[in-house]
Amino acid sequence: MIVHAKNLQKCFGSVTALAGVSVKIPKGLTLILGPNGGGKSTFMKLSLGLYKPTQGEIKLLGKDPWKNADIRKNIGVAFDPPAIPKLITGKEWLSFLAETKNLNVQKEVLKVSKLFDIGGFLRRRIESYSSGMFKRLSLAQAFLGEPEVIFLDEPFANIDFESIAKIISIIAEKKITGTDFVIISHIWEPLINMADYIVVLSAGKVYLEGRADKIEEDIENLFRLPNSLLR
Ligand SMILES: Nc1ncnc2c1ncn2[C@@H]1O[C@H](COP(=O)(O)OP(=O)(O)OP(=O)(O)O)[C@@H](O)[C@H]1O
Repeated sequence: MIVHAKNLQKCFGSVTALAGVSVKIPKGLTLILGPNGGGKSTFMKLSLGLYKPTQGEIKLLGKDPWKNADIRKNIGVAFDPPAIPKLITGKEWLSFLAETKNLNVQKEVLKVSKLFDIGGFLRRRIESYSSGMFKRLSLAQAFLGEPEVIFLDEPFANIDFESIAKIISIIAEKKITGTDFVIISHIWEPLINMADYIVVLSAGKVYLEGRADKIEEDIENLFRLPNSLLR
């Protein structure tokens, strides 16, 4: 089990972001879908131990992530919007993260920069990056050190079609070699065939969840763009 939440609640002042979520995210690739403000990013941050639940329980790889920050060493994360300082270079940022994870810095930074084809601008200050370059750097950080589980929040935001195809193939390749993924994405179609499990969060509750092969049709009915918008 990657994440196990029991009656998970999270409030920010008077705003209830999660209103009692119970869900078991199995190994494999899980998609988290749902409307804006549904609680997806909050759920991801609770899973990673970056927020403390207001009530209820959450476990990441069997441990309370709030009390066991160490488990994050085995986890890769890309936030959306990317949470990255802008006045340093991409190389400095990736090297810093690799150091905090006790990795072989040079080797691992080179590996992810090749994987995401970002070597050409890694020595530039991040503030000079286009939004697509910035996003690719943030995705690269999640793959540093080949973590056991990778969480991606909106991996295709600000990404052109060619790079979307490349990112999908990277995810597919890593999935085959045993990496587990938890992916939040409004652009879900390209990932649906790779998904093992799907959770739909809406208004802070689980609206629908299940094995992808069982609920794929429901997902298509829920989220496919209406024909009137495509004309
Ligand atoms: N740090 C915060 N402080 C206050 N309110 C927050 C905070 N983070 C999230 N919220 C609120 O919690 C609710 C859920 O937000 P969240 O970002 O988890 O939704 P989401 O499903 O990821 O949305 P989107 O698809 O728009 O990214 C929203 O009403 C949001 O305004």
